[in-house]
Amino acid sequence: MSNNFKGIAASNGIAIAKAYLLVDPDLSFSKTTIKDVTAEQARVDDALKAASADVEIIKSRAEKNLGADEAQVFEAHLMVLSDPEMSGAFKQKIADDQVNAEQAVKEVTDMYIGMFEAMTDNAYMQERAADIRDVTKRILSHLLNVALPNPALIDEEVVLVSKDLTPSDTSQLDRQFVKGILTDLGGRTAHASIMARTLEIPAVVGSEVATQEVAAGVTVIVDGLTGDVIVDPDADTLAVYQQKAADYLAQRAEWALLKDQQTVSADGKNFVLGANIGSPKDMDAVLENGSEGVGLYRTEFLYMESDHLPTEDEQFEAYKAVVEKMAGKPVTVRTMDIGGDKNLSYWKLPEEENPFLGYRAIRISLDQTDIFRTQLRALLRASAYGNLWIMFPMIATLAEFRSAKKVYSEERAKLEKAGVAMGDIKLGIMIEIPAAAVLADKFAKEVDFFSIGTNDLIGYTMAADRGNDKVAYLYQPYNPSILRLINNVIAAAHNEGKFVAMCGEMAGDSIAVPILMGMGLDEFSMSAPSVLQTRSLMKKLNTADMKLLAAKALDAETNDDVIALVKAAIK
Ligand SMILES: C=C(OP(=O)(O)O)C(=O)O
Ligand SMILES: [Mg+2]
Repeated sequence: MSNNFKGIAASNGIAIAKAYLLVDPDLSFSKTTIKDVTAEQARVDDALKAASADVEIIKSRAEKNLGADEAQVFEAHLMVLSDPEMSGAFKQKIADDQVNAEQAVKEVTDMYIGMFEAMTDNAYMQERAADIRDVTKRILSHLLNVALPNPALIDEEVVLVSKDLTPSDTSQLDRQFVKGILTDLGGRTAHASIMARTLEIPAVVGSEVATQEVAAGVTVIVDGLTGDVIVDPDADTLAVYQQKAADYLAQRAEWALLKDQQTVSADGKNFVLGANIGSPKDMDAVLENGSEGVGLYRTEFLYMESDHLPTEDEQFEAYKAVVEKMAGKPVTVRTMDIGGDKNLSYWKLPEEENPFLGYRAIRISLDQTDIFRTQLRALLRASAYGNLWIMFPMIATLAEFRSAKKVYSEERAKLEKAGVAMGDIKLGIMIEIPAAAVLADKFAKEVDFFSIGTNDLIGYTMAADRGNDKVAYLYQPYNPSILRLINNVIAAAHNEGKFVAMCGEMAGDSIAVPILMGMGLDEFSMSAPSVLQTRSLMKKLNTADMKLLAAKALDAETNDDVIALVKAAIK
């Protein structure tokens, strides 16, 4: 009996493959008293050996897929596993307390983790604590004889099924094998969903039941266009979806013909279509999809994919690679937006009740100015190699922008004095906090440009967590309240002759795009695979008609009313 269900369509396309369950296994055990100390100690040796063998495989896959730098963390895991002090402590514990190996491993590793985590101002020790935590799970899985899944161990085509995916899980996925993603939790604008779109992996998130309904190894269809999930399909259903998958690919091939064209409306008005990236690795997709700029480079992924705070030179190389690849087209780099759902394994931020309303993004940068200055210097140096713009995330007040600009100007002056070559940099802000959207007229006098971050702007305006499927109904991009804020921002920018972009997911949304054209948005920046579809849509639309549509939408009452207006206008 197949159990079909629906979730939130989060990344276009159709995947048909066997399910790979990425769920944390039960690693619980009881403490027992043992008699044969030597036999118990031998179990520890076996588990350590088996765990090392796993990590070797994960490390070599990571090297192949992600590069040597990102595989370094596994080198650290191997060092923990072969550390004689650690294995000696396990064995000593077994002998001293006559306890089972599981108990000894748990107690000893808890002790180390606690000790390292207590050194809150030592990033290196925080990293070691994270390494030991990971490695402990693997040792226990071998002692308890349960499989510990890891995305890097996947070596056949699968649909990945999990409760939730963190951005760092998603960044490890290999497109060659992971054909689809299916989760219990999450929303369309959660970072894992955004990354799935960038990787062009069809995804359905927030299904609530995926990990209960789908057994490992069973064939599953993930329809990322509609949110439908079909478990163990019969031959007829399979044939229907194989056809749908082929139709979708044919549609993409048609859009691909627009790759080298400009983005022009039916009445000849030009717009810029940019792409959002998280790493220089995403640049191939940016170029393949004919993007006219990078509208958002989320630099926090550079910090998240490293096992240490990236140095100035490491950052410089990454930024330089991106601006060079764009060959003079604009690249808007956002300074790091750590916090919320984006965490660093090696630098534990304080536990907070509301991390999305807490210590994150520019708030951290203005507090830990050394880290901020390092990033700004790397950006300033990279600006000599192309057309680089900088923007600050999560700006709520003018004072924050002024402080950030002051730090930037100080670093610029120092480099100038040292004779370092730099380009002309435009300095802007993300508009993703309602306070800044409302006060856009004042900000517009001081910034060079705005980029509207609708993912957060919608969340903060509706007081609905963008990653929580339980409140997904409140996540309403076309609610007239949101449209009015956006219109206010665009009008305020244009009043001061400033450029205004949008880099939230709404910029690539086919219902929103006609309205945004009507409001006069200058740049639309989105996941690279959405660029050509959006160009195709915009070519068919007339800006004068879209102006009228935008006026009606701004005067509408509900999200659904706006959807109906757009559908009637563009048919
Ligand atoms: C683009 C945005 O930033 P992020 O998705 O990285 O929070 C946004 O909030 O819309
Ligand atoms: Mg944001």
